[in-house]
Amino acid sequence: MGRVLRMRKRKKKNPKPDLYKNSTLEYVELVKWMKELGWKPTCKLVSSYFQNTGRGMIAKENIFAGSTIAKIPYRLLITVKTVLESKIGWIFSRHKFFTTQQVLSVFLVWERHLGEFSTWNKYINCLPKTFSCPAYCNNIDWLPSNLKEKTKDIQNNILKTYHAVVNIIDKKKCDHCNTFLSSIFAYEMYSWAWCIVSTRAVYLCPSTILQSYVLLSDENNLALAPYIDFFNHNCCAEVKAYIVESEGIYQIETLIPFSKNSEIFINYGPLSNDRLFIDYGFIIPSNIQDIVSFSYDNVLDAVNEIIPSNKYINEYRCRFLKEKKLFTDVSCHADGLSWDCQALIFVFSCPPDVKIEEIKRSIFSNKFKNHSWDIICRVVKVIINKKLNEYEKESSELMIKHGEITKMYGECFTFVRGLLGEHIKLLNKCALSLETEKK
Ligand SMILES: C[S@@+](CC[C@H](N)C(=O)[O-])C[C@H]1O[C@@H](n2cnc3c(N)ncnc32)[C@H](O)[C@@H]1O
Repeated sequence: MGRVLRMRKRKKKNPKPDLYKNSTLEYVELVKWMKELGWKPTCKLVSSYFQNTGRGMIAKENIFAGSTIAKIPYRLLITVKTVLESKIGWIFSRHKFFTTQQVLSVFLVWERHLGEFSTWNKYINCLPKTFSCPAYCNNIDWLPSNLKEKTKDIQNNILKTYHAVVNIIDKKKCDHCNTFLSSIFAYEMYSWAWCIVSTRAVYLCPSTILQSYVLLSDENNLALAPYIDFFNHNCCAEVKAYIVESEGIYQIETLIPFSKNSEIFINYGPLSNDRLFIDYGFIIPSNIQDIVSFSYDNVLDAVNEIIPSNKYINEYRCRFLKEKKLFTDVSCHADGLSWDCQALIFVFSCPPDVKIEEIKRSIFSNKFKNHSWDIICRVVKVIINKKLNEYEKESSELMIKHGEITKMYGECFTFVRGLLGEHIKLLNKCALSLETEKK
């Protein structure tokens, strides 16, 4: 058999993955436009669809640790400065405070309205039209209570910042098409833009390029970075992202390798599934950063159940808890309890005659006597059992509402169910790890 025939036979046996064909026309156009503006790719990557993660980036060659996977010149970043220098920047010239997210959202609504007349058209065309984040749902009554509360806060914030913008545009018209700005800035458009910013913006260290002459009520550290916002998140990915002022670029380096034909991930931060779902609209099964949080009342009720005589904590203990901010991260993870959680339960469960100095010593050395550790574990088991019941109940309630909700919010619904399942899995693992730690 000749060499060519052998190669053809081998190709037939191991067909090249069809992955690259998945690049959408919008992505191809985006890259073309970026190249016209002087952007150069640093690695052979292309957009593709993945069964588990949706649209993302695939490696067309082996990528080594330390490789720069993207370099984006300043002029291709959308920052507060970009907005202020644009035609819609006048909105922010009033002596009022705005948030960075509000400024970027207004810009996106405006540029989307301009359509093919927008400089950013190729980028806008690539952006998703809908989201699985709970904040994008019109009806959130079906969400489990904890998620509902957090979502309501975000939606209130979107609404508040939206009204502030609408008050400024008042009865003005678009000088392009004479449409009233109030109909261009419809609430649906603004909440779409808001979700684009929360799911896609990158965090930049405030630096000279971000200097702006607008009153911001938060730090000016958000930017939309075309191309970089095609990378999906993985909790195991390790990256370094930073501005190189001398080159006028924002760049992102991978600290781990990726093999050819695999999805390239970046890391959005050490985010639990709750945070991933609320902010980005997805979860990661067996997420190594996952936690289940406990409230102050969860802890206090459980301590009272185990030690009914402990009805109060004295003033010194209260002050100590507040000073050390021991309510900040009261949670458990698959391998055990957070430090705050152990400390809080210990303070609550110590007999009244134990001096505060002794309590501090145990907490800061992270060494508890067997008896104390035993009580901490018993208290946590009570909390875990209550939480498990709560999640099981919420899960079955969700299934009752299944039909009507999936019709409206299919993807979001699937993630909520997945989230509850992940919480249940994590609590069971944590209970098991406490058993082993005790032995
Ligand atoms: C910065 S964008 C990443 C690119 C995006 N997938 C796209 O098609 O444009 C962030 C969004 O991607 C999705 N995403 C990111 N990482 C994911 C993952 N590991 N699994 C599922 N969806 C993910 C979520 O919808 C998230 O809001």
